[in-house]
Formats: sequence, structure tokens, C-alpha cells
Amino acid sequence: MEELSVAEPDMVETVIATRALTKRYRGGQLAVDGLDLTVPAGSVFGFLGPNGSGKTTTIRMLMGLIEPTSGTARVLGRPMPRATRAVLPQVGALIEGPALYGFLSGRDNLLRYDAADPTADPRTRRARVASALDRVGLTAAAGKKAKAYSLGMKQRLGLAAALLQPRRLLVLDEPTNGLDPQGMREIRSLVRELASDGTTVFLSSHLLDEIEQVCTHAAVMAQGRLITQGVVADLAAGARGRLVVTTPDPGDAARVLKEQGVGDVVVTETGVTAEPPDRDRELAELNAALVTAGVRVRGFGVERASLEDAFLALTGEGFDVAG
Ligand SMILES: Nc1ncnc2c1ncn2[C@@H]1O[C@H](COP(=O)(O)OP(=O)(O)OP(=O)(O)O)[C@@H](O)[C@H]1O
Repeated sequence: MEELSVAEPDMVETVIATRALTKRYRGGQLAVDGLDLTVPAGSVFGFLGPNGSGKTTTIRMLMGLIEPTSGTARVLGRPMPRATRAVLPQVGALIEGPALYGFLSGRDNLLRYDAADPTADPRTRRARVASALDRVGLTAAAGKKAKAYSLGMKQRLGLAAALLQPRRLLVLDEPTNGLDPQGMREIRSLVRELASDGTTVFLSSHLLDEIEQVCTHAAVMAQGRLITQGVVADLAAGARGRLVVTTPDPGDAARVLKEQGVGDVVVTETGVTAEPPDRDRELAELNAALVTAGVRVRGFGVERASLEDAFLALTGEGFDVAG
């Protein structure tokens, strides 16, 4: 019996933990290669990687949908896929778009979904559905047929289905994929809101700026392997940022910076960028050197590194966004 119980909430500080998790598909494709993932409780964890980097395969292993070839995965403290039946009721998942009945209204879709859950009390069903609709902002559109919903509304309805029961973990696979900018904003702010009550959210994305905007933590994947993971701000800080000089005299500016020993000087449309110096004092000296040499400096400063810079620094290649 012990086997089927899920560890108490305060015992689980790591909501997802994998060790050397590996998946090789039958065709021989190594989709996930020795993955060690640690998702802390309460985080909004971004699982980032270009298309084909192994994100969906990992999520499917975490949800007990497919067996790993080797390695282990624990979700809410329990081994997957062995404890799938005990774990899944506490996990809300939105994977590969929600399965909806187009001819039913949004509300009726949720009523049906709730009725399919043997643990859901039918007497409180309508209240549960109303509150889930409210949380995702679909109350006004609840009576409309789902086929008339926009993609963003369908995603929100899928989220509402995931929220019918209290969840300790939400797993969202590319939740903003295919949405227009407005739809993306809505889903992002919804994710923030869901996380603010302490629910751990694990979301995959191939969009760096999305991860920077909504996530506290992130893991970066490339070709089935983990490149880095940690607090988003720390990951970005690991990259050094760029010295940016705005000037109508880029040639002179580049020459002066090189004379001063600055590395990786690149002429751009609006001026010059380069490796930033290690200390602020040197920054002031560089600025002075430019001015003394007669370079017309219109802007001078170090631009904060983004997660994209960190990714570039780690992989030495561009973040190939195919989707
Ligand atoms: N059922 C399968 N059989 C064989 N190979 C597969 C299967 N599913 C995925 N793959 C391969 O495994 C690799 C990882 O795919 P996966 O879908 O996990 O990546 P992803 O990061 O989720 O990408 P996307 O965002 O495109 O879904 C890819 O090379 C893919 O072609």
C-alpha cells in the first residue's frame, strides 16, 4: 500500500528529479541522453531547447507515457512510470494541445472531463467547472461551442481542465505554440498567476524570451543533452553581456577599442560592440579614450546578458528556432 501513496508535500522539495534519464527510440534515435534534471518545488521551470532537442520525449517519460531506455525519473518523490497511478492525479498536464469536443460548449467539455474522473464528486461538479472557467478567464465564453474558440481560448480551456482538481504540479508542453502575440501574453500571465499560489509549473518552450519572461528556473537542452540548468537570472549572468558603443564613427571607435586591448570588437550598423572590461574603472577609461581620440560617442554602456547570450556562450551556436 505504501507504494501507492504519494510523499507528503513538505517532504518533496524537488518536484521532478531525473538521473541519467535516457531514451533511445526503436529506430535507434537517441532522443534523450543521460539527463539529470532537478525541478525545485514552487518554481516556474522552463524546459528550453530547439525543436527536436528531446523536450517532448522527456515530458512523456515524466508522465509515465513511455518507458525510459535507462536511468530514473521521480515525480513528486515517486518513481515513474511505476507510480504513475498515484502521481498523475496530482499533476495537471497540457500536452500536445487539449482534446476537445468541438460540438460541445467550453463548459460542457469541462463537465464531461470532470465526469470522467472517478474521484470527482458529482454534487460539486458545476461549482468546480465554474471556478476553473473563472481562473482561466473563460466565464463569458463558457456557453460557446469549443470549435468557435480561438487557439488561445482552446489552450485556456485545456488549462481549465488541468485545474479542475487541486494540483501540485502543472506540466505544459509548448503552451503558447501557434498563438498570436496577444494569446501568448494571456497564457503567460495565466502561468504566472497559477504559479503565484505555490503550484510548481514545468513548461517547455523553444522561445528564449518566453522563458526569461515567465520562468524562475530553466534547463537548456540541445540534441538530447542537458547543457545547463538553474535560476534564470544566474544563467543569464553567467554570460558576460556586451559593451555597446553608439557612434557615427564606428571605424575609429573599433580602432581605439582594439588599441586599448578590448576583445571581440564588432562593427554594427549603429556603432561598435565588444567584450566588456572586467572592472567599471576600465569602462570609464575606455570611454575617455574614445572621446580623446575624437570619436563622437552617442551611447556607451554594457548591455545585460540575456539567456540567449548564455545559450550562445554555452553551445557556441545559434538558437535555431524552427517553430
Ligand atoms: N516516436 C518516435 N520514434 C522515433 N524517433 C522519435 C520519436 N519521437 C521523437 N523522435 C525523435 O527524437 C528526437 C527528440 O524529439 P522530441 O519530440 O522529444 O523533441 P522536442 O524537443 O520535443 O521537439 P519538438 O519541439 O519539435 O517536439 C527527435 O530527433 C525526434 O525526431
